[in-house]
Amino acid sequence: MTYNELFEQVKKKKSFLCVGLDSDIKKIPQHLMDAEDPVFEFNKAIVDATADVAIAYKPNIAFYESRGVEGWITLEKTVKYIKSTYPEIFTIADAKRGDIGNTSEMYARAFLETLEFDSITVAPYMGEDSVTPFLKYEGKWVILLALTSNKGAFDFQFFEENGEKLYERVLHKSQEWGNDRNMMYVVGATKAEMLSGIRDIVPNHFLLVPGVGAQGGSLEEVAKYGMNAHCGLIVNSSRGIIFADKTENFATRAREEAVKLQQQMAELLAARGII
Ligand SMILES: O=c1ccn([C@@H]2O[C@H](COP(=O)(O)O)[C@@H](O)[C@H]2O)c(=O)[nH]1
Repeated sequence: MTYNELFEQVKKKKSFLCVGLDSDIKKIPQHLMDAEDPVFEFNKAIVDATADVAIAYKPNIAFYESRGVEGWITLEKTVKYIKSTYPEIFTIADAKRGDIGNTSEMYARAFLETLEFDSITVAPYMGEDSVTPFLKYEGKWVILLALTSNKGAFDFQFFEENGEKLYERVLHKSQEWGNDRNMMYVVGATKAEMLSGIRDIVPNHFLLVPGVGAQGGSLEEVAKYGMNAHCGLIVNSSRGIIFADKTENFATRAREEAVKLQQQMAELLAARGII
């Protein structure tokens, strides 16, 4: 998917919402548990209920690979369903991979070729040769971890040398490998106030912003500090949407939560003159 296709979707749906498919089998509504593949039925219902207000879906791979072969089958069916039913929607494999070059090549093949995701989250810690194999796929995206939403982000990411923090170094250095047409960055909504400094370094890149919803990040603050003229944001909420209700009403309630966020997003996009 291209940058322009992504931006067109933002304008058409008046949304920059990503729904996170962190589909923990232990939290799936009981009535689905008799199905052959309960997690797939759950994902399908969530996707059908939210596809008109979401521009992206982000299955977090941990919730699938933890279930072994069955989980991988669910994951494959889910991404195939999204791509065949809603081909305009951006898919993110939240896998946080990265290894020595030949191993990264295999991770890239697994998620971008075999599973046909549009993008994958990648950890930058092992440097250039661990990241560039993911950039060899035309039309696909690397989403590099920059400043994460969790408390542990303070352990390393704020380490400073010569006036540059580690996450700033990631932003600067990685621009030698990719550009705003094939690379995005993860920045946690819980650290929204850092977004204006981040925009000074990467004014045009899309940012994937998790941490709104269950982690308490503020959508208004994310937009205030992080939105650019092309929106430049993909804001994720997982548990706050998909587990809003664990009864037979789960898809309707998921939709309500997604629409709430989309309506706030539409106001923020309008205030910025983007729509
Ligand atoms: O810094 C990061 C990077 C990734 N994530 C992932 O996003 C979702 C957030 O889920 P919620 O339920 O909306 O909190 C989840 O898959 C994380 O692994 C993140 O939260 N922060």
